[in-house]
Order: sequence, then C-alpha cells, then structure tokens
Amino acid sequence: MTMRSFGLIRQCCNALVRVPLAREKSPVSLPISHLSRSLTTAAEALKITYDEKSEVATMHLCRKPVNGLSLEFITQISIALEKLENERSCRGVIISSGCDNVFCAGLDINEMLRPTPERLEIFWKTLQDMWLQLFTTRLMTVAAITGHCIAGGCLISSACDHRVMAPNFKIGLNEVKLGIVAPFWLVDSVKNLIGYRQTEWSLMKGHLFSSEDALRLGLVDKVVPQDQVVLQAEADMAEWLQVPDSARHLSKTLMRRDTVVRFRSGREADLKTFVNYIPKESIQKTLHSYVESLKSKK
Ligand SMILES: CC/C=C\C/C=C\CCCC/C=C/C(=O)SCCNC(=O)CCNC(=O)[C@H](O)C(C)(C)COP(=O)(O)OP(=O)(O)OC[C@H]1O[C@@H](n2cnc3c(N)ncnc32)[C@H](O)[C@@H]1OP(=O)(O)O
Repeated sequence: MTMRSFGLIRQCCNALVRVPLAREKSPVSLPISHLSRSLTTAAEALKITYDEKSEVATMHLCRKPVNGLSLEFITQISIALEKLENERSCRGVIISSGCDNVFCAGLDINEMLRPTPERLEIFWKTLQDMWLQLFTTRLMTVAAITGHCIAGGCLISSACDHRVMAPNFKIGLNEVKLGIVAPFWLVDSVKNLIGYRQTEWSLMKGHLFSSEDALRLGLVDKVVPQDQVVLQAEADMAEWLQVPDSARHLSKTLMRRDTVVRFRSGREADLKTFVNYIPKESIQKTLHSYVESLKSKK
C-alpha cells in the first residue's frame, strides 16, 4: 500500500492562529485568550494520510481526550477537507478517531462557557462552514465510528455518506441535556437518515441511541466489532468507489438540496440565535452544571 501524508495539510494544520479559512469569508485573527483545554497539541490533533492506490484519504481525529470540537480543531478539519477536495486524485475520505472508545464527544463545551462574543461568533460560523463542506463534498465520505458519537460528533457522522460503527456505544443528539438545542441543519441531516418521528422524539428527550438501535433506524449503516470498524470502512469505501464519482455526487446533491437551501437561507438567523442564546445566564448555569456532572461521575 502506498501511503503518504499530505505535507500541505499538515503544514496548514500546524499554523492555526488565523481562522476561519471558510470559503466565503476572509480570515480573522483569533482572540487566543480562550484557547480550550486539550491533552493534544494542534499539530497532533488531526492526522491525514493518503493511499495513492485506493485514492482514499484518512482523516484521523486525535484531539484527546474525546475529540471535543474546539474552534481550532474545527478549523483544522475544515482546512483539511478543503485541501482534500482540491486534490484531484483523491476520491474519498474516511473519518476515524484516535481517542479510546470515543469517535467524537461533540462540541468542546469550553467554547460555550463564558465565551467572548467575538470568538463565539467565529466558532459558530466555522462550524456551519465545516458542516456544509462535509455535507456537500464531491468526495465519498465514510465515518469509522469506533466509539461514542455525541451531538457535534453526530453532526460529523450524519454529514457523511456512509457510517460503520462499533457495538455498545452511544450516538445521537443529546443537546437538550445541556439546556441547548441542536441547530435546524443538524436536525435535518439526522432526520434525513431516521425520519421525522424518531428525530423529534430523540431530540426532545436528548436520547442517545445504542449502536444496535442506530443500525435498526438507519443512523448508521453497519455495526462491526471495534477492531474491524476501520477495515470495514475501507472495504465499504472501495465498494462505493465503483460507482462513477460524478453520478454519485450529483445524486447526493439532488438528495441534499432541500437541506442545503434551507441552511443557506437560515444560517444568518441561526448564527444570531446562537450568539444571543449561549451567553444567557440561565444557559451558562446549565452548561456549567453539565460540565461539573461530567467531572464528578469519576
Ligand atoms: C434556541 C437554540 C439556540 C442556540 C443553540 C445552542 C447550541 C447549539 C449547539 C448544538 C450543537 C452541538 C452541541 C454539542 O455537541 S454539546 C456537547 C455534547 N456532548 C456531550 O454531552 C458528551 C459529554 N461527554 C460524555 O458523555 C463522555 O465524556 C463520553 C464522550 C461518553 C466519554 O466518557 P469517558 O470515556 O468516561 O470520558 P470522560 O467523561 O471522563 O471525559 C474525559 C474528559 O473529557 C471531558 N469532556 C467530555 N466531553 C466533553 C466535551 N463535549 N467538551 C469538553 N470536554 C469534554 C470530560 O469532562 C473529562 O474531562 P476531565 O477534565 O474530567 O478529564
């Protein structure tokens, strides 16, 4: 197997003070006083490899301990996606995790705790952009879900084209448990997979599905033992790549158009709602208690 890492991507990912890269915007300097805590450095957090033979890249999320989606991390993912999208030989990307038993625990909650208005706005815009990139990319996308996949984690997996998950983990949208609400575009992408009622019910309860229930409902496509998830994702990717790229991508565009149109017309209002809602004292209290409960479960 011929593997090479994308020098350009690594280079970009290491230089992370100016964000976001987002296509439609110019870069903005970050208030770096609020960098969120992680056990990994920015350079270690995202590893990209490319297999020339299969024409498939792997995006390995390694922001320990739980791949919490901080502004810097989302920006790295976004830059990497853009680079892969522009790499003509690349046809697919597998998204995998280097965190034990966690694919992604969602947004880094620290981003929402006592945020500066400036950073909060950049954070949400960057997340919106990253989601749109992933949801509409020409690349075939497969999520190799080797652990829990919660809220923002489900944002990533549900934006992909195919999902393979390990048994006995949790997946879904639990935002209400934190006193917050998933944005309509994330809800839509889950609804596209599991239908209206299951989405409404799980959203209102903050219910996380077991891997097995997720398979039954269509929130994931396969459940295989944890040590086989990546291999299965690679095998499924190879099968998917037998379909001509442009026809596959046009079909995806056709199926996702309504969600994308709704997103584009609602994203400004969504941003305003987010930046007004998060700093509210009542929301801050609930988020704070949630973080405390995570820490005290040990
Ligand atoms: C009207 C509406 C207007 C506006 C909308 C507003 C907001 C919309 C946002 C919606 C979009 C998405 C939101 C989100 O993603 S919020 C995040 C939701 N995620 C979770 O609830 C997951 C929480 N984590 C867990 O349940 C467990 O950590 C997990 C993943 C099951 C792993 O368990 P375990 O292996 O036992 O690990 P620990 O729990 O010990 O965690 C290790 C360490 O990580 C910290 N941590 C965990 N998750 C997060 C996180 N999401 N962000 C930041 N930090 C996290 C945890 O506290 C531990 O820290 P410690 O210091 O104790 O080591």
